[in-house]
Amino acid sequence: MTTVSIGQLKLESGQLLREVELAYERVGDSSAPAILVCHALTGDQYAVGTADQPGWWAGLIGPGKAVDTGQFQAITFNVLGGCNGSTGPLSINPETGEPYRASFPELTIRDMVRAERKALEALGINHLAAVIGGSLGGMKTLEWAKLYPEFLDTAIALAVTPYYGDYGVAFNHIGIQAIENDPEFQSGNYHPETRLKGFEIARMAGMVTYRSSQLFNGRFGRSRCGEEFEVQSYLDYQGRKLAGRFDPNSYLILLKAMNTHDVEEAELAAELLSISYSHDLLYPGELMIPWVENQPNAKWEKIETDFGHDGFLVEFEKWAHHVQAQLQKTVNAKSHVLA
Ligand SMILES: CC(=O)SCCNC(=O)CCNC(=O)[C@H](O)C(C)(C)COP(=O)(O)OP(=O)(O)OC[C@H]1O[C@@H](n2cnc3c(N)ncnc32)[C@H](O)[C@@H]1OP(=O)(O)O
Ligand SMILES: N[C@@H](CCO)C(=O)O
Repeated sequence: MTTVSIGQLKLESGQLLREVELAYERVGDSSAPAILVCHALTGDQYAVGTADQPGWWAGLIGPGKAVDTGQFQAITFNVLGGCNGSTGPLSINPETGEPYRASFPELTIRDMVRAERKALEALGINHLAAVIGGSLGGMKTLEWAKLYPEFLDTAIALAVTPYYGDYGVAFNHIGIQAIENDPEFQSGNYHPETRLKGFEIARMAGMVTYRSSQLFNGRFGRSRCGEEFEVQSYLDYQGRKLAGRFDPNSYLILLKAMNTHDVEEAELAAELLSISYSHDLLYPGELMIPWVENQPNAKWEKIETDFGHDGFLVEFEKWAHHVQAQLQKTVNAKSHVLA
């Protein structure tokens, strides 16, 4: 695992986080223009991955792909507060010598972005051709464009809205309650080997919002395996799978950060491409359109998909060309200025 140290970080809450590290993946020529890639809630830094283990955006990023690593370098951090190598609840608190666990401070999306800016500078990257991300990664992308317009040429924000709507907050509430009321949760000091049923249930509730009724009805068609419906077995599986790969304290930190995301009042100086996906229950296009219309340099596209919110993780043939065109537009504008 590759990590970069950024020293201490003062959080929006006023708390100081010491000895902060971010884990990252860096792909492409390190002298090429840099694109920062931001992962979603349960994602990680392996956007591209390897031939044996392709990352979650291997279909989008690579040689000759929409984010062409022959032209750009792509860097992805595991989010601050995450559980894949970046400082988060599983990390050792330098003040106690013990893992933070439930004592890890609450974060905001802005804290995550400020950590990444410091990390980029520690890596010698002082400008970005683009920031791109979906969902929680889209929230970070918008926050990047708001905080540091001079640091980036364009922002590409997918499956996101300027603030997290009440429907999203509502489902986060269900997830948080399911985890915190699991008797084994122990106020966040659960045994490290314990798989919390409440966490599995939180993921099931989440999965229902990441897809659509069209997708579930079309895929499962009321078919059964024994006594139960296939869709029940599918959700049980998805719950177990996440509980096996993700830390519940980290999940809580990230859900709470999503709830407070809000850039509605911001006017973005940076160029913005925003893409919404049909049937996205959490980040509906209707919340994005009026905001984008009031931004001076923003463009909005809508993609039809039965995947709903998770549309930004699949069916690249439907939307990657918009990303590619936005990057090319930025490159052309820049070479025009330099000429
Ligand atoms: C940006 C980010 O960081 S994403 C965050 C986390 N990243 C990831 O999860 C990787 C990204 N991948 C995904 O999100 C999804 O896999 C997608 C969107 C790419 C593809 O979605 P889908 O094709 O619907 O696959 P989905 O993951 O929902 O389900 C397939 C799994 O369910 C299992 N499954 C399917 N039907 C059933 C059933 N009836 N009973 C039990 N299990 C079932 C499959 O065996 C498969 O298992 P596997 O994941 O171990 O191979
Ligand atoms: N599939 C995504 C959904 C949230 O954007 C995840 O698990 O992170």
